Amino acid sequence: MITAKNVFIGFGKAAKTLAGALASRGESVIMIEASDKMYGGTCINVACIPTKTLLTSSQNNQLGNAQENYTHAIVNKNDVTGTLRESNLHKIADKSTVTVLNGRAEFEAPKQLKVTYQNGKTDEISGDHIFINTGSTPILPDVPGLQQSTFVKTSESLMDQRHLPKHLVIIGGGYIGLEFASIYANFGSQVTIIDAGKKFMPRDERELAQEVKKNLAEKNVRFEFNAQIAKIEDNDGFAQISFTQGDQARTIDADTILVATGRKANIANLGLDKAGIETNNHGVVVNDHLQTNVKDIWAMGDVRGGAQFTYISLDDYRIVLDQLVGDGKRSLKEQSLVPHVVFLDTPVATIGMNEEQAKEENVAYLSGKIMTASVPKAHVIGNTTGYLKVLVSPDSHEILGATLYCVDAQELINTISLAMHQHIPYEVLRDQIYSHPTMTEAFNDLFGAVK
Ligand SMILES: Cc1cc2nc3c(=O)[nH]c(=O)nc-3n(C[C@H](O)[C@H](O)[C@H](O)COP(=O)(O)OP(=O)(O)OC[C@H]3O[C@@H](n4cnc5c(N)ncnc54)[C@H](O)[C@@H]3O)c2cc1C
Ligand SMILES: NC(=O)c1ccc[n+]([C@@H]2O[C@H](COP(=O)([O-])OP(=O)(O)OC[C@H]3O[C@@H](n4cnc5c(N)ncnc54)[C@H](O)[C@@H]3O)[C@@H](O)[C@H]2O)c1
Repeated sequence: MITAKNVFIGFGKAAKTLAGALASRGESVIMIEASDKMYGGTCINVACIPTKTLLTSSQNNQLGNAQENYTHAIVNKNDVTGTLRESNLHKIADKSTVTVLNGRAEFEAPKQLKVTYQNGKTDEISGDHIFINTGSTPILPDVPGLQQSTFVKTSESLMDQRHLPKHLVIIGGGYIGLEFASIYANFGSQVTIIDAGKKFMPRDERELAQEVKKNLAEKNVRFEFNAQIAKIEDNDGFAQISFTQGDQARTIDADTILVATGRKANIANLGLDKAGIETNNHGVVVNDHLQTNVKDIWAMGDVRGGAQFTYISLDDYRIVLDQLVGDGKRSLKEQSLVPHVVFLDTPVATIGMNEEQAKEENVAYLSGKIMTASVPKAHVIGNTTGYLKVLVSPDSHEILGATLYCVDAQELINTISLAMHQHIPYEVLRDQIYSHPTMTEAFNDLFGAVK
C-alpha cells in the first residue's frame, strides 16, 4: 500500500496546480496519470496549446507547398507539446514530497484506489484527500459506420495525421469544429462543416455569426446545417457521409472526417460506484465547493460536468485550495462571469450579455460599437476584420457585456472581464492612457462611442 495525504487521479490543470501548491507546503502527494504522453493534461498535450500552435503556423505558411507547410507545422506542434509536457512533469515530480505514478487509477473503496500499470502490475493506494481530475473525451455519435471508418478522426488523432486532408468534413460546428475549420482551410484543405443545429454560432448575436460565417466562407469553408447524419461508408481512398436535411437526402465525400460533437466527462471505469460517489449524465456530482457526496473527495475540471475550459479547471483548483488552507469561502459562484474565445484567424471573444440577449431580456443598455478598421494597430498587424461592441448599464455605468471580433480579441477581453468583476464604470476604460499603437487603445474610442 502506498499512502499520501493527497492523491490525485489525472494530471489535469486543476490537479497539477493544486498538487504543486500542496507539495510546496511540504504535504505528501501522489499524482496518478494514465498516459506518459499526457503529463500536464489535455490542454498542453492534445487541446488548447497544439491547436493554437497549429493555428499560428497556418497563418504563416512559408514553404513551397501546402503539404510541406502542414508537415512542418505538425513537427513544430509536437516540439512545443513535448517541451511543455516535460516541464509540466518536472514542476511536480521534482518536488521531494511528490510521487508520480504512470498508471490507470480506479476506486476500490472511498479512500482506497488501485493503480494498474502498462505491464499489468498493480499497486494499492490510499490517501486522506482524493482529487478526481480525469477530464473528458470526445462524444462519438451513434452513426452507422462512424466507429468503423478509417477516415474518422477526433481532434486528437487528426493532429497526429501527417498528410494534409484534401477535403476535411467536420461533424459539429462548435468550438473545435470552427477552430479546426480555420486551421485546415488556412493550410489549403477544402472544409465542410456539417452540424445538426439550425443556427450558426447559436449562442452569439446574429450580426457576429453572419460576419464570421462570411469570412470563413471566403476561406473555402462550406456549411451544412440542420443535418442528420445517416451513415458513413468507407470507399477506396475516401469516405461517403450520407445525411438528411429536412426531407432531402444528401451525400458528401471526404478523405478525412473530424468528429467534434462535444465531449463527455471521463467517469467510466473509475470505480466510482465502489466509493459510493454520485454521478449524473454530466459527470461527477459536486456542490458549489466541488465536494462530492463522499467526505474529502473532490472533483475538478471537465469531469465534474461544468463548462469545459482550462481556465475553469484552473479556478477549480482555487476553490479547493481555499478549503484546505484558507477560509473555504471561494465557490463556483465566482465562475458565473467568464470570457469565451473562439480562436479563429480573427478571434471571437465575448463576455456577459450581447445586444440580442439584452433586448430579449428587456435589460436597459447603452451600446458602443467601432469597426476594427478604425484601429491603427489593426492596420499595422494587417488584419482589419470585424468589429468591437460593448453594452453598458445606463444607471450604474458598469459594463454589461462585450462582443469583440478583432485581432487580439483574446487578450482584450481579459481587461473588460477585469473591469466587469471590479465594477469599474466604463468611463475609466474610456479615459485611460493606453500605450500606442496597441489594440487596447481601441477602448478609448469604443467606450467613447457609447450612447
Ligand atoms: C481540441 C481542443 C481545444 C481546446 N482549446 C481550448 C482553449 O483554447 N482554451 C480553453 O480554455 N480550453 C480549451 N479546451 C478545453 C480544455 O482542454 C479542457 O477543458 C481542459 O483541458 C480540461 O482539463 P482538466 O483539468 O479537466 O483535465 P485534463 O487536462 O483533461 O486531464 C485529465 C487527465 O486525467 C488522465 N486520466 C483519465 N482517466 C484516468 C485514470 N483513470 N487514471 C489516471 N489518469 C487518468 C488523462 O490521461 C488526462 O491526462 C480545448 C479542448 C479541446 C479538445
Ligand atoms: N477556445 C476554446 O476555449 C475551446 C476550443 C476547443 C474546445 N473547447 C471546449 O471543448 C468543448 C468541446 O468542443 P466541441 O466543439 O466538441 O463541442 P461544442 O459543444 O462546442 O460543439 C458541438 C457541436 O456539435 C453539434 N452536434 C452535436 N451532435 C451532432 C451530430 N450528431 N451531428 C452533427 N452535429 C452535431 C452541435 O450542434 C454543436 O454545434 C467545448 O464545449 C469547449 O468547452 C474550448
